[in-house]
Amino acid sequence: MTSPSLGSPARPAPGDAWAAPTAAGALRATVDVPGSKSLTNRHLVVAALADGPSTISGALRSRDTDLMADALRALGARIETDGAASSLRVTPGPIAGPATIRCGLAGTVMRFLPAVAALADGDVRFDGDEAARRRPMGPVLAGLRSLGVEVTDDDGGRPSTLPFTVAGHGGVVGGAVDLDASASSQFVSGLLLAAARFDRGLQVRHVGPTLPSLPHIEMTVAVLRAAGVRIDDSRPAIWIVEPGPIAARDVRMEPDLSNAAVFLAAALVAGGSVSVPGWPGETTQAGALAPELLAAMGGKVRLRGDVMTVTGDGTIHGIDVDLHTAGELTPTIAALAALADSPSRLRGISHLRGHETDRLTALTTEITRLGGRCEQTSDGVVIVPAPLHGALVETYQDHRMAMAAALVGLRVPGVQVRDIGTTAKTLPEFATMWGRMIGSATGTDGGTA
Ligand SMILES: O=C(O)C1=C[C@@H](OP(=O)(O)O)[C@@H](O)[C@H](O)C1
Ligand SMILES: C=C(OP(=O)(O)O)C(=O)O
Repeated sequence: MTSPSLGSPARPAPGDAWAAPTAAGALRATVDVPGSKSLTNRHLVVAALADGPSTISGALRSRDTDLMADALRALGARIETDGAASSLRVTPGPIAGPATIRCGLAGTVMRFLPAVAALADGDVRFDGDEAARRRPMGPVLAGLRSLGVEVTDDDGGRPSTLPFTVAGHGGVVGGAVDLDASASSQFVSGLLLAAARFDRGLQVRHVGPTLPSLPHIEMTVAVLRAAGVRIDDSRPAIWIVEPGPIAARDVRMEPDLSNAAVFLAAALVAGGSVSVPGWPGETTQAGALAPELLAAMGGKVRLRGDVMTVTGDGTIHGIDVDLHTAGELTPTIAALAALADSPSRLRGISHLRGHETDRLTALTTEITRLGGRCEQTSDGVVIVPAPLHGALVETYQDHRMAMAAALVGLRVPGVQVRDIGTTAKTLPEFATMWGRMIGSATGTDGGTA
């Protein structure tokens, strides 16, 4: 076992603009995609609350997961690499305060850890990037307050965004919480993940108008159940977690299917085929919807064994789709829509205004900058085909905006991407992997990114 060296979770310096490579021909690539951010960060939290040591294999190593590991260490867990960098050995300890949690721009860290911090025996202060202070937190903090947990801002007020301090008193009684999770499913997941450790468990009821990203809540429930936690989710929008131990287990992560989607989408833009091995037969990842979306936009999709392959001939059709279950896929689908032969309407995604950046505004601004036609609606965007040209695309510290710009650049010469390093949030190797995938274009060397 090696000493804990999880890299610096500090945000990489923006650096120069990155010239997005155009594809020289049809692709023929196999891309090994690292582990899922959402699974890795759930398993890290659950392992830190468990009744013994666990090993997480195939864990994603990225800014968001390193921030999560560092935060759990600050709260008392031991987390070490175990041989491979992607193998993490988690040894729980008593949840300890005082502590400081650096959230970066990670929704999973800022929403999943306040309930864990409430179990600590001291104050736990949370802060993050400037942009993180704009992300909604109110319902999860109000939910904790309704359970008797003290959460205050620097002036002793009631915060609804970062920064804030959770005053841990060594335990939480638990009970029932009503909250509006229409701005983020992570409010629900964040309360459920620690709830088995509350004295009386927890009932969470969503009372808002819409509930985005339900697969992510199902992922939370599945991860907890696999660790022996009893959860009743038989009624819509109500989750009841019984108090009890969380079992330590060794687990293997699936590849991140939302990150895989960008590579698979490249086959539609450049033509040719892109394959992703390790595709799970069953999964709660929202990114699993990507193949059917790519098929609807003109790709041919084949799952052989565990290898997902998407083949394109350069044709991209527009799409009219409600993406509220899989909002993470929006920048990828929007990039394809900007290159399509017919209009697209992406609906059900008003909550994307609270993601890494306001993604509806960011997509509209940047597609327009590239010569495209994109307008916001009340709950999404409409994109109409128009000839695109090169430009310096702003990415707003949003990994998925950077990846979407790279996708456009495959076909449109002269696309420059500001701060490609922002992809480190979930895929530090993105630019290298992308270059290798393109190196695989017919007639050139390469093939496995
Ligand atoms: O719980 C999770 O791991 C996530 C839930 C979703 O958040 P929202 O419900 O805020 O969209 C998703 O977009 C995010 O990337 C990851
Ligand atoms: C919304 C996202 O991230 P976060 O987990 O920070 O909410 C995302 O990765 O698309």
